Amino acid sequence: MTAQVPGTRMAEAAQPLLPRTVVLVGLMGAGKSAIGRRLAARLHLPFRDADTEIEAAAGCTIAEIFARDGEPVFRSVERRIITRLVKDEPVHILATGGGAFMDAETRAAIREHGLSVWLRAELDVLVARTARRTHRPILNQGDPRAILGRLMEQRYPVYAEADLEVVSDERPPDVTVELVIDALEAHFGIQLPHRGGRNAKAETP
Ligand SMILES: Nc1ncnc2c1ncn2[C@@H]1O[C@H](COP(=O)(O)OP(=O)(O)OP(=O)(O)O)[C@@H](O)[C@H]1O
Ligand SMILES: O=C(O)C1=C[C@@H](O)[C@@H](O)[C@H](O)C1
Ligand SMILES: [Mg+2]
Repeated sequence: MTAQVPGTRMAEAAQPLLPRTVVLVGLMGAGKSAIGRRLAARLHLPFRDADTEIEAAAGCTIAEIFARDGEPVFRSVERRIITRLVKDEPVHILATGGGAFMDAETRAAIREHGLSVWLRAELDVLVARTARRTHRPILNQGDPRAILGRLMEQRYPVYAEADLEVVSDERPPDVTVELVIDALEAHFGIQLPHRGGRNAKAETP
């Protein structure tokens, strides 16, 4: 076992940068993965993506799980994995899949152990962002705009239960990251040291 120098690593471990894991929720294309990855880098925190973890655990893609086992099996794997991830140490940034927060049990686990942030985007933004790739099985079942519009109606009232809400619009990803950091600082009443942002100067010795 490595010896601990008193007052250094132990003290850091006792005081995480954020009190809780930040869990990004929202529709496909909202930017949970893209913004989550950047946010984690800015805050020097680990980044986890539930969709990626599900694929690693299953040894195949989400599209393959949908095609082979069906959506209910996917949802139960998703529930198990997110319930575990949100409790994982250290505190981290966790991007969920678009449907995850719709599951009552998953939502309860996120509420108990994490801090949820809804990335809210308008239909045009979601359509434009999801059009670039075809790996989302739900959007391959028909007209993506009509599907996303229907999902907005079903899901937005539930996403609205998230602890925080941040708009994700046409502005560059770094702007959205900055908005999330603002929302976290206001919520926790803390100032976060982050590279490239307003507090960057405070980080330089
Ligand atoms: N301002 C922006 N904010 C977020 N993403 C942006 C922005 N501009 C362009 N993009 C692109 O839009 C896409 C957003 O998709 P992303 O995979 O992050 O969404 P998601 O919410 O994780 O969706 P899913 O639920 O399918 O996992 C990415 O390809 C990202 O690079
Ligand atoms: O919104 C959804 O239901 C989904 C979103 C993706 O992140 C994946 O989790 C999957 O394609 C289902
Ligand atoms: Mg994603």
